[in-house]
Amino acid sequence: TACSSKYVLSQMHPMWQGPLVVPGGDRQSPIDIAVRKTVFDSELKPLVATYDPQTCQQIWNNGYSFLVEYDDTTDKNTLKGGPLKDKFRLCQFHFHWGESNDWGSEHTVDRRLFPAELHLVHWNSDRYTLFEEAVMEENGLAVIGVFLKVGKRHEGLQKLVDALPAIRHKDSIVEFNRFDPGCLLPANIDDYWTYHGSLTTPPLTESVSWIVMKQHIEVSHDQLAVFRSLLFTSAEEVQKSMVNNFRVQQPLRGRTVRSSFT
Ligand SMILES: Cc1cc(C)cc(S(N)(=O)=O)c1
Ligand SMILES: [Zn+2]
Repeated sequence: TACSSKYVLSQMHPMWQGPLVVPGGDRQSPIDIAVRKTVFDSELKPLVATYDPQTCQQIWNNGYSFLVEYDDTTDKNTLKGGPLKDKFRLCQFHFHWGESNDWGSEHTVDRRLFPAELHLVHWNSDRYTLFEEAVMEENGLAVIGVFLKVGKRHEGLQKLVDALPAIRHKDSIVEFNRFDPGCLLPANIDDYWTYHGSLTTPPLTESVSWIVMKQHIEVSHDQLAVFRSLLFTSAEEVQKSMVNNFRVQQPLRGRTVRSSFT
C-alpha cells in the first residue's frame, strides 16, 4: 500500500538510536510530557476515529518494529477532530517496546516510562494523495500514541500476537485481514495531549501532529513476551532480539503541549 513507507523504513537499522538531535531540528519526537506545563485548550474537539477492519491487508517485520498495514487508497479509515483541521487516513500501526517491563515507550509522562507504546499513523488525505507526499509536509501526518501497561490479557490483541511467529525475521510479511485497530484504543479517547513533532524513526521529518492518549491499555506479560520474540535480523544473520526499539526523548525547544482535559 502507499503507506508501506518502505523508503521511510529502509533508512532504519535495528539498533538505531540514531542522531540524538537532528541538525536544526527543533520539533523532534518523542518528548517527555510534563503534565504541570501542559496548557488546557478548550477549543480542542473530540477525536473521531472511524476504522474498517475489512481494509486490513498485511503484517510485516520491517527490521525495526512490526507494522499492520491498511488499504489507504480510499477514505475507509479516517481520523478527524481533536487538534486536526483536515481529514487523515490510517495507513499503518506499529509498536515500540523494551526488553523488560520497566521501559519501552517513546513518550514519557512526568518522566514515567511505560513498557510499550502503540502508534497509529495517519496522513492528511485532504491535502495530499499519497503517504509519501504527506510525510514530508508540516501538516502531513497525525499519529495517535497509546501507552501499554502490563496487566490483564488484551483479547483483541491476541489475533495479532498469534500472527507474530510467522514474521519473526526482518522483511517477513504475511496476509492479515479483519483486524479492527479501534479495539486497541482506550475506552476514553477524549483525554489526550497534543503537540507538533516528528517521526521518531528516520527520516525524522517534522510533519507529525502527535495525539498522545492519557488513558493506557493493558496487555498481558505473555503477550508482550511474544513482541520480544521477534528479531531485528533476517534469517541469514546472527539473531538479535527485537527489543528497545524506541528513540530517546528529545528537547521540547519551547513547544507547548496542549491538553484536551483539565
Ligand atoms: C511513518 C512512520 C513509520 C514508522 C516505522 C514509525 C513512525 S513513528 N514512530 O514516528 O510513528 C512513523
Ligand atoms: Zn512509532
